[in-house]
Amino acid sequence: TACSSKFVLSQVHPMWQEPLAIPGGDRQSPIDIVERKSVFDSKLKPLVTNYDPKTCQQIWNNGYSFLVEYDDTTDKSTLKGGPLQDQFRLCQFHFHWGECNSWGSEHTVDRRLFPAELHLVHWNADKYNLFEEAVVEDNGLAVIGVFLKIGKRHEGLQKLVDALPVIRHKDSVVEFTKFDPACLLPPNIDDYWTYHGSLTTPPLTEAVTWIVMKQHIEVSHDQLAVFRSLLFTAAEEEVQKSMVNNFRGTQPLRGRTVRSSFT
Ligand SMILES: NS(=O)(=O)c1nnc(N(Cc2cn(-c3ccccc3)nn2)Cc2cn([C@@H]3O[C@H](CO)[C@@H](O)[C@H](O)[C@H]3O)nn2)s1
Ligand SMILES: [Zn+2]
Repeated sequence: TACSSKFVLSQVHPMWQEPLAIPGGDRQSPIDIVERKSVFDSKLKPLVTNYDPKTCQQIWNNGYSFLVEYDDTTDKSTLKGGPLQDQFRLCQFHFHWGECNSWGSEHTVDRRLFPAELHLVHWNADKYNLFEEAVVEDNGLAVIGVFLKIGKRHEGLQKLVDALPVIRHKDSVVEFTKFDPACLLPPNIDDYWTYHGSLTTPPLTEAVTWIVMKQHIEVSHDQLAVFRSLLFTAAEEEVQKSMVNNFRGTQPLRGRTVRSSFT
């Protein structure tokens, strides 16, 4: 299978067939994080997350990934500190994964690939009133990236895994409440890399302060296998396509510096 041989990029979902011409795109994401080239910045503060599980609303299959969406109309689930000057609101989290455990993450660390990557998406509510406004501004978005590794079962993730069969097809949605996204963060969120980049799916806008956790979380092989049971395609399409390899390849650094909060 493709898992054993070198992955042929042509199998990548049309969505990610590069090159997507981004005019003057010199801060695209994801990137390869070269540990020894990252620069320790002692001015980086600890990250402060304050998530209210009651703001969790629904989980849906948008045809690229599955999104768990939060009510971002008030300052109930917020992120501040770290490299951020302002307070950001959580709007959704989602994942990227491979067709097997050999690849699937978007960011890489010294070219190392992980089987999957979690993204918690926030927008700058101190400066803007809506996600749509923030998504086109330099300091509009902040995304926390967490690598997943195969290991012991993640108890907190299981509630989410159990909801996936209900949203197998593109555009399916189901109510999903009282989920605390903090349970998906690693124990130590003080150690991270940060750099200025972009969304990794269209519109690929260069509005993101990326905060990539050094520590990964563990999920079981079976839990990740359920992610792969999702479909890119809607129910009525005759050819069903498994939702796998929904990650973008790493992009040129273009002279950017990756800072680290740890030595
Ligand atoms: N791989 S990653 O880098 O992290 C991400 N890649 N894409 C992401 N999102 C999708 C998206 C939508 N838009 C957009 C831009 C202009 C106008 C309208 C939408 N940009 N990126 C993030 C995302 C946002 N949303 C929802 O967008 C709605 C507006 O369409 C908003 O009302 C909801 O509050 C919010 O939850 N969903 N996903 S993140
Ligand atoms: Zn993402």
